[in-house]
Amino acid sequence: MRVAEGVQITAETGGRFAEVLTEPALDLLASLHRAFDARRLELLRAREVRYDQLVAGHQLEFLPETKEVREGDWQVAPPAPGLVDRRAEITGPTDRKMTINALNSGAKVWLADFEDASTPTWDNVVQGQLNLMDALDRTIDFTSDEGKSYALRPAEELATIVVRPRGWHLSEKHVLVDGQPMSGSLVDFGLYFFHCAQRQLDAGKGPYFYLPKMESHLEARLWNDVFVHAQDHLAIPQGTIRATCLIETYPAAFEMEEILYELRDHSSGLNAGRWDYIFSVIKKFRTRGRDFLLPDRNQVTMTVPFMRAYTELLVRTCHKRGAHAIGGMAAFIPSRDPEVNEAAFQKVTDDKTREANDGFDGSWVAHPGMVELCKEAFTKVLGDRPNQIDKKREDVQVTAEQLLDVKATPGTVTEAGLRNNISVGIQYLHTWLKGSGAVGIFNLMEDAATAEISRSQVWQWLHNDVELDTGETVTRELIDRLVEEEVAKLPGEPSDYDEARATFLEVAVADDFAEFLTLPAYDRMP
Ligand SMILES: CC(=O)SCCNC(=O)CCNC(=O)[C@H](O)C(C)(C)COP(=O)(O)OP(=O)(O)OC[C@H]1O[C@@H](n2cnc3c(N)ncnc32)[C@H](O)[C@@H]1OP(=O)(O)O
Ligand SMILES: O=CC(=O)O
Ligand SMILES: [Mg+2]
Repeated sequence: MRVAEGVQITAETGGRFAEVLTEPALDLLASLHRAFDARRLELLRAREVRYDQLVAGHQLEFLPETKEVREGDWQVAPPAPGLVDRRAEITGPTDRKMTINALNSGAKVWLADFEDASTPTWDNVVQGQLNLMDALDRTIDFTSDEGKSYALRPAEELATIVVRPRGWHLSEKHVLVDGQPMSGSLVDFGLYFFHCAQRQLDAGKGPYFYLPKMESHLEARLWNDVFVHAQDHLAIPQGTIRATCLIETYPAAFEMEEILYELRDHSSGLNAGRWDYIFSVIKKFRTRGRDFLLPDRNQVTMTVPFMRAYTELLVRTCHKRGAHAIGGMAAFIPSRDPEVNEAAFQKVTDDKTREANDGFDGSWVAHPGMVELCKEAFTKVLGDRPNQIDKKREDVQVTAEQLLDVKATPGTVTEAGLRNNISVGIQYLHTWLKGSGAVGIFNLMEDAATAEISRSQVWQWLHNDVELDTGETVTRELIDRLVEEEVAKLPGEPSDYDEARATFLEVAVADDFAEFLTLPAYDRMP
């Protein structure tokens, strides 16, 4: 294989991987890296500066310096082909079987995930791109070990593909440009854009993206500049790319309008990424003591005041600017136990019904078994209309104080909650380290975002000497004992979990709080 100048690949490049890692594709990656990586690193440093200010007592606020943007009269680009009606979106990893299942699921959109639902092994990163190329060429097929074969339905029945690259914080250690590791975001974006932008245009759609984990409108500006550069590079008309931004960090909730504004020519709306949002709330105010202390994970529902304020503001902001507002993930997945199954379906129905009534234009599900239910809940409100962007929600007035009102969250911290966080955290990391970024645990979908909540709650409760419902205080000794007991309940030998357990303790109890659990976990991977 010929490698573009200055680019070094330190992992497998043979076989079909060579179809992805072509010289012109790597040329685009190198040019993205050279144009934008210094800015990415600067913005990551800006996150640290802002965090230090929060520790020093500053508060998150709507930015005075961008008041004109919030008060200005502007709209985002009109919805692009394949993204007009988004009433049900399925998310999931890009392995071969799930690619076919997601595209066939009946959902309007498939979020093809290189982020929360994916372990960025080299194989997942490159094979995922191949699967997307094969899906667009309709050459994708799969036969399971049991002999079940999979094929795509007719093109008009398939979901629109929207790719979610990794967040700005992750690097891709197997791609070096001028000796430096590339940004995982730019690798995932660049490879998909290079290989699939034209394929998508030929199919009457376009290169569409979900952008994760941004913390400021300046990070959105960086993405916009990346899009302009990439479109120029391939001579694809400006404005062809569309991006839906996840509002899933606490600081970003204060910059929703600015994020839409920065990406206005490429925007396809905002999504309420509830799980990372809860994680970010804990992370950003973890040193603020009890004012930002949350109860057990299962008690932090979408109807508690600070979550309600965030979703209401998101719908209002999007519709004011002509953009789609997309709801979040209900983590319940079908179960073989009929009673658990019935409860899961009811919970997802309630969640999607509330979102539809609030004005969202569509929402996410984690499993093909939940697609119809999501569609039905939205169709009850939308009828034949493709979306409800005309529902302006001018009745909504959300203040900074309401977004910050974590203290009003009712609930308790229980030993069962602590055990659950420990067990889920270790089981999830065990699966992640083996190469799967999403897994069903205790009848719930778990991915990087939900696992972040589990480990950061343990950290927060430990570092705030929280008292459990049993009267016992959360201490390191207690956590060690519960880790022992919870690991003993898992299938296989306790030693099978040694690496996951060590990683969990690193991110859940060490004084030095890891920014993302995927960072030390990625360091453990070849
Ligand atoms: C916080 C966030 O960011 S949410 C978004 C990121 N997270 C995700 O995308 C997670 C998406 N969901 C999943 O990955 C999966 O549903 C899991 C891992 C939780 C459970 O998957 P499984 O254990 O395979 O569930 P189950 O056995 O019930 O699956 C039944 C079938 O549905 C398929 N399936 C399940 N979920 C999905 C999905 N999201 N996409 C495509 N196919 C799926 C399975 O492949 C399986 O197919 P088969 O019958 O042909 O073998
Ligand atoms: O990405 C979505 C989330 O909830 O996190
Ligand atoms: Mg997320």
